[in-house]
Amino acid sequence: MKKHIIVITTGGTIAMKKDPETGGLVPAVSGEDLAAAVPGLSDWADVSVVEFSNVPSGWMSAEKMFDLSHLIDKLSEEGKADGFVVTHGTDTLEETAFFLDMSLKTEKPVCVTGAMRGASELSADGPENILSAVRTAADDMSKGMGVLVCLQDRIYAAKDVTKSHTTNPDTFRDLNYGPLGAVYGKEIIYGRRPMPHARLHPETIEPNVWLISAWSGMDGEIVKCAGKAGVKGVVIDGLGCGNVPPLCRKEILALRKQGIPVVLTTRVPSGSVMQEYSYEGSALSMKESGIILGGDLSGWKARLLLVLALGETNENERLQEIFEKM
Ligand SMILES: NC(=O)C[C@H](N)C(=O)O
Repeated sequence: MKKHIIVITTGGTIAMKKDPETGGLVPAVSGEDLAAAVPGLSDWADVSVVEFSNVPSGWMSAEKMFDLSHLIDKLSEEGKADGFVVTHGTDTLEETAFFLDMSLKTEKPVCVTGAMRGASELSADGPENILSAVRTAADDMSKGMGVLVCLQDRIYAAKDVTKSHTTNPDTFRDLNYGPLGAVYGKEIIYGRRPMPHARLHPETIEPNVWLISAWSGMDGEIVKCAGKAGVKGVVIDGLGCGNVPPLCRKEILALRKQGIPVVLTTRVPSGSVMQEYSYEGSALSMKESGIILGGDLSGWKARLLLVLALGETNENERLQEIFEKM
């Protein structure tokens, strides 16, 4: 029997067309029209569409992701679908996919997709990506795989996928572990399962979390600003395997002393924070002073995890445990 898949549209280039006046892409395609433009979609699944928003993905926020997560769980509980596809702008697609992966209760397949070319452009990649995402969400093998991301016929784990090129349609990559699987001819083929990780279902979230990238010779001014601005958490995107320069180290530790949770990630696009060194400002030395290590999460994903986790607790040891389960 054909599966029922709900396509939830949020916006992004996939739903954009060229504005004849400016020559630039702008939101222009409704959710219904997006699905209607995919040839043969109904051969694979019964599809219905829910338009959540129609915005560039930089206009998404943790609050909107929280709403989207609740919407998917509500539709799932009502038994309205066997699986879900979310269409999204690619700039922050991996953030929303990760947030959903962390927060959803449903075990039904959820597959996020987007496009790098607008709906009016030559070789628009949106229709093919929607078709592949619907096929992925409708496949029994996708159950229990967590939130998936499917573009260019490759299927990725939301936690690990990242955008790697500003304009090329073949932009999504898992730089650490490779794809989970592929849409291959008439089949959906998985080569491995995603690694299990913590899920969080807080009643509320704390979006007032900053992400600060480190640079060589960085001083502590911007970190001080975060403290003065009343942030509830900070992620420092450190150097190499999670090291920070000496002047900002002092201010990071001062933030921690004020009771503000600080997570240390790496600005390097692959690999993980590692306790390789013990000099001042190294990941090992920071951990000894109560700084939470972000593992293999990118800074922006670690930020979202902290946004969610702070909805549950701001107790440093509990936050540390949550990050260790990733
Ligand atoms: N390809 C895209 O969707 C990029 C667009 N700027 C967005 O993220 O909304």
